Amino acid sequence: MTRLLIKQGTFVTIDENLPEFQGWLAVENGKIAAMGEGEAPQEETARATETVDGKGLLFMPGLVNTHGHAAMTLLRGMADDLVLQDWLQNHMWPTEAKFTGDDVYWGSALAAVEMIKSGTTTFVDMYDHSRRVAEMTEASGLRASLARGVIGLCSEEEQKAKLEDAIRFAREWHGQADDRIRVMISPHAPYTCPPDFILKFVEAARELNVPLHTHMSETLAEVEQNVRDYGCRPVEHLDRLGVFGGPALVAHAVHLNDEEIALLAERKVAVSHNPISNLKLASGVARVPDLLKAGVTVSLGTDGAASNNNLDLFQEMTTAALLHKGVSGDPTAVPATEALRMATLYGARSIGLEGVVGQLKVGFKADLIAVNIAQAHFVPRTDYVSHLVYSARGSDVVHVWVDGKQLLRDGRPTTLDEEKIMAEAESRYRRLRA
Ligand SMILES: CSC[C@H]1O[C@@H](n2cnc3c(O)ncnc32)[C@H](O)[C@@H]1O
Ligand SMILES: [Zn+2]
Repeated sequence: MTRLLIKQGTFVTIDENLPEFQGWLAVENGKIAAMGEGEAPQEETARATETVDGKGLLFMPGLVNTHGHAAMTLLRGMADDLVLQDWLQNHMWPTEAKFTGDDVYWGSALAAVEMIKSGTTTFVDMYDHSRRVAEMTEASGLRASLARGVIGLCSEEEQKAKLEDAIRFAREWHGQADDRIRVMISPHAPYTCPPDFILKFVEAARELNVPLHTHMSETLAEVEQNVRDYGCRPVEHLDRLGVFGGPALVAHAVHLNDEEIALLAERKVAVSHNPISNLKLASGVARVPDLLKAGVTVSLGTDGAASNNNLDLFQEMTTAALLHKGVSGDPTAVPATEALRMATLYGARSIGLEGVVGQLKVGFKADLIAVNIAQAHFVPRTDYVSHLVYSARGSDVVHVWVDGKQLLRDGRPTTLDEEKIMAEAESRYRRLRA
């Protein structure tokens, strides 16, 4: 039995009972076994089979990225400065149509390297060839909620095949990789899946007892089109179809009115806020302070690397904290503590993992990261929550553990071959462009 002891570290727990302390933490059996302030007790030192010197390091829960398309790293920088529909229809979809399963594997592996190196320990992914994403997740050691994303702009026969594939994927992979992999059911969006098709996803999600995940109300054009096509806005549309009758996570939710915010709160729908993607695609600014005030669980996502253009959740935290101050004129709109919770605790809550990850507490999975605070931009030691949100970057992360297994040691991935993955991604992009 191995027992890891981290000693003489600074800990930010996201737990109100002991938010920040100088001390030690022990990991055994993939879980946080014990922790405390001050010097590690003699018996802890004696039991440890591995010790990490925590001096100059800040330990915190691993970050939870609640919306993305990992393999889109292969499309990074390929079509910038466009609005969503042009970007999707004329650039992303035509290139994605050429993706093989291997492309998805290596593109997702590139995303995994990037996420691990910047402190993300759990990610949500919606994509085609989801088995390959799952295989990569298993190999990487990351934790994930995965879905076979489905676009229903095709014949009924194709729709049926895609839905069956999504259900098969969910059955095959739920709970795999020592329960690090969970699954969701994912109709891509109300504008790409007709209502009778969405109904079938709802049925499947209930039967499988897994959450639904979809894009919703990302652009004004989408809302207007929904009104034209179905006589109501996307929130009412999805509600009528039963999407919100069980656990649901919606990405974006940028264009909402007061009634819609109240309904999302009432139905306990979780929202993945993707501020950088929304800014880059000029989609607008989500009403995050109002959502939070209404009691909606709002977490953070990067979306794919082609609309971001990286997978650094620290930058997402900074952006969320700054953006909503700027547009509201209220400096307390999204305080640093709330931005940090959105990237950790609320992320876990939004995918059914509250009480499992997202906080440093005894009994929780040992999904944690170490940030190098022995650097100029973490000085003076005024307030580490402030520093993590307003000053830190993903590149400050030096160690990462998931399920107690170290995935990043001194800035280097332990489970993935970074050089090979970068070379594969580069050559695959060249082929896709040819
Ligand atoms: C069916 S697999 C997922 C699908 O989603 C596309 N996508 C990536 N980013 C966005 C976004 O911001 N809004 C809507 N759809 C998006 C991606 O290209 C895949 O085709
Ligand atoms: Zn997306």
